[in-house]
Amino acid sequence: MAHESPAPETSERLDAPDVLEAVRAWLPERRWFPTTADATSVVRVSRTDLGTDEHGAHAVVDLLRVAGTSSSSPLTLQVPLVLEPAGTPPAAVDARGLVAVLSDGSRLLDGAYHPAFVSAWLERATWAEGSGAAGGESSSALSPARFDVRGLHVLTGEQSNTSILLPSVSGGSMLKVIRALAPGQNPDIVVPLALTREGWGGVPAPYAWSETAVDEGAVVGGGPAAGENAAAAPTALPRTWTTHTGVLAELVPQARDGFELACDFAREGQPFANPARELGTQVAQMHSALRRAFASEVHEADPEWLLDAMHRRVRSAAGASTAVRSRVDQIEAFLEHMRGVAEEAVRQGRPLPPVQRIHGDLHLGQALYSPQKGWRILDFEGEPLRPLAERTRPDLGERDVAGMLRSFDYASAVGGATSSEWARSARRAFLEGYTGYLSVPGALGFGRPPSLADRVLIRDAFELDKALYEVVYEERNRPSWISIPLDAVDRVLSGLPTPLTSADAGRPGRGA
Ligand SMILES: Nc1ncnc2c1ncn2[C@@H]1O[C@H](COP(=O)(O)OP(=O)(O)O)[C@@H](O)[C@H]1O
Ligand SMILES: O=P(O)(O)O[C@H]1O[C@H](CO)[C@@H](O[C@H]2O[C@H](CO)[C@@H](O)[C@H](O)[C@H]2O)[C@H](O)[C@H]1O
Repeated sequence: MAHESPAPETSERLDAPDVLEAVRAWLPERRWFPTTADATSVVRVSRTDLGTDEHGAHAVVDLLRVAGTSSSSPLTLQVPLVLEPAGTPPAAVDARGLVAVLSDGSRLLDGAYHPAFVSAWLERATWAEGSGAAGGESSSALSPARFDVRGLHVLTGEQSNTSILLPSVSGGSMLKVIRALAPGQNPDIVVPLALTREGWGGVPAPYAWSETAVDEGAVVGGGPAAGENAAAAPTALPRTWTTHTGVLAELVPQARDGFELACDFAREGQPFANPARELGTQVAQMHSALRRAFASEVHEADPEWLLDAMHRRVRSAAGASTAVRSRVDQIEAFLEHMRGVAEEAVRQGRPLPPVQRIHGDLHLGQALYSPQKGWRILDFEGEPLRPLAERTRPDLGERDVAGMLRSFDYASAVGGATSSEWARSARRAFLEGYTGYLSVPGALGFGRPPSLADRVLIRDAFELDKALYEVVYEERNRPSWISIPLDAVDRVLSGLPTPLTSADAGRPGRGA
């Protein structure tokens, strides 16, 4: 699709105040619109003009500054838009992509649904070098000359960004339009790229990506309905900053979301042990590849640092949730017990495993299962409720392991498993797959491994940490699910076992 220089009439039309008004009215219903944002205060920070296509559809990318509610600072959202002027042939765009029909009959569309935006994005993107990353495709398959955006389809579901399926681009690919932008490199692009370059095929290979520079000094203006201070840059932002705005990655064929798959198994009373074991191996390989790809981040774990960070997270969860607040003394006591055990283990020459780059928000919904390719891991952006700086900090791989274990619990509850054995066998198999791979000589090079009892305690602590995060997440997003993580918090606090292997059942001081 050829892109021509911007047409003055449509540029002017896109500048009219009713366009921003229409976007303001449409935004709050988007799944990706942050719950912490205030939709009444939206202004435009910048606009990139992508030109018109051969049908006269004019694509732009707006960055909008949305004020946060009292506690959060303003956010920057990426909103690609396409204007189809009245009288031009409308593209065959999914009805979900319509923002508004404007007073003069022109149609304003979400660019993610429109070939004019998607083609322009593909033409302007930075493409990965070579073709090895593309799972054996020839380099010509990656060539921008081969774009064919027919069949583009925006995925539905619980997403913080917008994912667009492009069945005919590069042999099948997925374009992710990042919605909430933050300064710096996006780990969801940088990490899969590094892993792919490292030769690990467990992530969809990134084919291309886009970046933008934001000049806070050149805010275009907010229009009459904008809040007074909405355009002001959050104090934490530099005057100019760059960030990733999108990524095109290999399509995982016939992918099934891991959480939906596990829920189906639970619903049908089918054991999930085999897929869980394969997933455990995949996660262990991911940790091993992350270590190699981010070798400079590997260093000895400091139990003090770990425990202090956990205490901080407990305080923050208690501040946000009354359910956590009412349990805070027990939680602190549990962590203090763990501090004693960790210090003793270090004294006896059994250090914690080193910290390294990890996934950071691993759960079944971040894993895709393909009958042809097995498990693929997605979404390296870390936990969305955490401050950015915390999300990519080196950490123990156990955080990811605990995240996945928590997910089996969720799948059991949501899928309606009739016996607790369903989750137990999935957990056991996952851990067998994980530790089985790590016992391969040189797989992770942990040095002297922590004892089984230490490992179980570390795991319980990370499960508790994740479950507390989940309590806050569910309170904010799905209050009717809150009992799922809350039961796990109480289980860990009561010292009830979550047996992992038969050997674990006899671990000291934590019941049989
Ligand atoms: N490469 C891919 N191949 C197939 N499906 C994918 C691919 N990447 C993402 N998806 C689908 O898109 C969904 C959202 O992707 P994700 O990266 O988790 O987005 P978000 O950041 O919006 O949460 C996934 O659950 C999966 O169903
Ligand atoms: O996928 P995101 O990065 O947006 O992660 C957030 O949302 C997840 C839910 O969509 C949430 O995951 C929790 O619910 C899952 C089931 O929907 C379950 O499998 C996970 O174990 C559980 O943590 C995740 O915590 C949150 O960060």
